[in-house]
Amino acid sequence: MRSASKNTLLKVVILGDGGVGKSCLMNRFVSNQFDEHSFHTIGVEFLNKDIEIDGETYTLQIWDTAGQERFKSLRTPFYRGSDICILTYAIDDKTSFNNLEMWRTEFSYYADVKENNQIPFIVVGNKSDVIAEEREVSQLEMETWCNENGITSCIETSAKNASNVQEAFKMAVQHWLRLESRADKNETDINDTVDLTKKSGDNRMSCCVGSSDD
Ligand SMILES: Nc1nc2c(ncn2[C@@H]2O[C@H](COP(=O)(O)OP(=O)(O)OP(=O)(O)O)[C@@H](O)[C@H]2O)c(=O)[nH]1
Repeated sequence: MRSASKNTLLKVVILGDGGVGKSCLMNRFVSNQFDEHSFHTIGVEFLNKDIEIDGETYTLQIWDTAGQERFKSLRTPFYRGSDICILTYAIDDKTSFNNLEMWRTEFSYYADVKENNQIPFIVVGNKSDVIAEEREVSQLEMETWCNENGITSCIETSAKNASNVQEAFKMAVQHWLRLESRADKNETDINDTVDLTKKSGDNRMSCCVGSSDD
């Protein structure tokens, strides 16, 4: 277990179909810039950015991955050791939404995650600035998918107009903190469990097991 001390370094991976706006989200968050003509990412790129939550500073090491299928072998080696996975789609692209399951499966496999609830997944529906006629995924559909898939954090963002971008990364860290404190509690519970099968050599337990072996 890692304690959330000052300057905790968290590895954050952003996944999703090509063109949903992963690079733009990272650049909006890190540099507050937006590129209307952003190029496809080849492999992976990463940037660091500090974020402060409840008086603690967290350094996010954000890995922006290439969403195109042909770059799969270049991006998957970087999933291992991730603390947070951001599953991204574009609200004007239903296919990218339908592919969230594929992205989660790919991440879990290559990051070697045993159970999906071990790692904080958050879902981000980007391009919330598009006009209503272009929207292909409703907020309700996003929330329903998350409920059905045990994901408790989701948010719509716009890298273009900077809507909810800071909030999305903050939400991701808060989700990580919740899982960490749950892991912490489980660890304490395990350590507090009295092992009634223990016999000799453990003075504390001798009164409970009734007789000693000697
Ligand atoms: N309207 C709108 N366009 C966006 C937004 N975010 C990104 N875009 C545009 O979408 C296109 C793709 O953005 P990228 O950030 O390169 O997408 P990506 O997911 O990193 O793509 P890959 O690198 O191929 O995986 C670019 O033309 C961006 O300008 C947004 O919030 N709103």
